[in-house]
Amino acid sequence: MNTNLENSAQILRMAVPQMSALNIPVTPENYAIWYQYYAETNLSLKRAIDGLLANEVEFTASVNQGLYNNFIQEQSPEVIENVQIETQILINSLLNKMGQISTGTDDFSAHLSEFSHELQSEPTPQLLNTLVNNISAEVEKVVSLNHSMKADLATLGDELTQLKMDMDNLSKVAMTDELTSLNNRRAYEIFSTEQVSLFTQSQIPCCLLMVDIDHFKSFNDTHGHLVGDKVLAFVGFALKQSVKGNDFVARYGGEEFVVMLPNTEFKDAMTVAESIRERIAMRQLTIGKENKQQLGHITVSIGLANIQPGDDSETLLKRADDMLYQAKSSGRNCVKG
Ligand SMILES: Nc1nc2c(ncn2[C@@H]2O[C@H](COP(=O)(O)OP(=O)(O)OP(=O)(O)O)[C@@H](O)[C@H]2O)c(=O)[nH]1
Repeated sequence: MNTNLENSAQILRMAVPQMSALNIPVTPENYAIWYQYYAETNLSLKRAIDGLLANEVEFTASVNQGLYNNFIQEQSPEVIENVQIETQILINSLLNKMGQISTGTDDFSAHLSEFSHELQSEPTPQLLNTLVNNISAEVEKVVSLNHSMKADLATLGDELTQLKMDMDNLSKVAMTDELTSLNNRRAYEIFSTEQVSLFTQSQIPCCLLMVDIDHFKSFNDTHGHLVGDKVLAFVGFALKQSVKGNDFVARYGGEEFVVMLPNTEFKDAMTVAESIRERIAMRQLTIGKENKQQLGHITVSIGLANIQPGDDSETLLKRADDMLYQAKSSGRNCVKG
C-alpha cells in the first residue's frame, strides 16, 4: 500500500479514539486539529496541544475553537464545497458497493459512516484532502484483505477437495472386500437396510440372493488356499457380470456372496439366480498362462427371498439363508426360493 495513504489511515485511527477519549466532538474543524496533531505537520499546533494535555486542560468548545483559529489556515468556501460534494458521492458509491465485498467490512463501514458524518458540516480543504486519503487507505485495506481472503479460501478449497477425496477413498476401502473388490458385508448391511425401508415406505419390491460355492472346502484342500482365492475372485466377477444397473453384489464372508436386486419381482429374481448358477457351472476353470492347469468346474447353490411386510434386513437374510440350506440339502447346484 502507498505509504502516504497508510500513514493517513493510521493517523485517522489514532485521532478519532483520542478525540472521543477527550470528549471532543468530531467536527471537521476539530478533526483537522487532531489530524495535524498526529501527523506532526504543524509543530506549533502540536506544542500547544501537548501543553494543554500536560496541564490536563479540558477541551471545551472555546478551547477547540481557539486552536482552530490560531493554528489552522483559513480556506476558500467554494473549493471546500466542491470537494465536499465529490467526497460525499464517493462515500455513497462505496457504501452501495459494500454488499459486494465479501468480508472484513465492518471497520470499513464504520469509518465510512464517520467520514460521511464529518462531511455534514463545512470542512476545510485539508480535512477533505485528509478524508479522501483516508477513504482510499480504507478501501485499499479492504481490497487487499479480500484478495488475501480469496487466496486463503482458494487454498482452503483445495485442502477441502483433497480431504474429501481422502475421505471418499477411506470410506470406499471400508466398504470394499479386498480379495474380490466387491462390496463387503458392511456395505451390504447398509444397502439392505435402505432397501427394506424403501419397501416399507413405498412397497417397491426387492429380492435377495444368497450364493454359496459348493464343496469349497474340498476344492481348497485339493488345490490350495491361493487357488481357492482365485476361485472366489472368479465367482465375484461372474456375479457382477450377471447383474446390471442398481443391482448390488457383495461378498458376505468366506465363500458366501449376496446379491440384492432392487425393484425386482420374485419370478424375475429367480431368472437372474438361474442365470448366475448356469454361468458359473458352465465355466471350465484353469490356472497358469502357458501351461494351463485344468481345475474342472465349480458350482454354486443359491437361496432366494423377497422382502415382505414386517421384514427387517435380518429376517430377510434369514429367509434367504434358509432357502440356501434347502438348495444345499437338495443336492447343490440349484436355486431355491
Ligand atoms: N481360499 C479361501 N477359502 C476360504 C475363504 N473363506 C472361507 N474359505 C473356505 O471355504 C470353505 C467353506 O467350507 P464349508 O463351509 O464346509 O462349505 P463347503 O465346503 O463349501 O460345502 P457346502 O457349502 O456344504 O457345499 C472352508 O474351507 C473355508 O476355509 C477365503 O477367503 N479364501
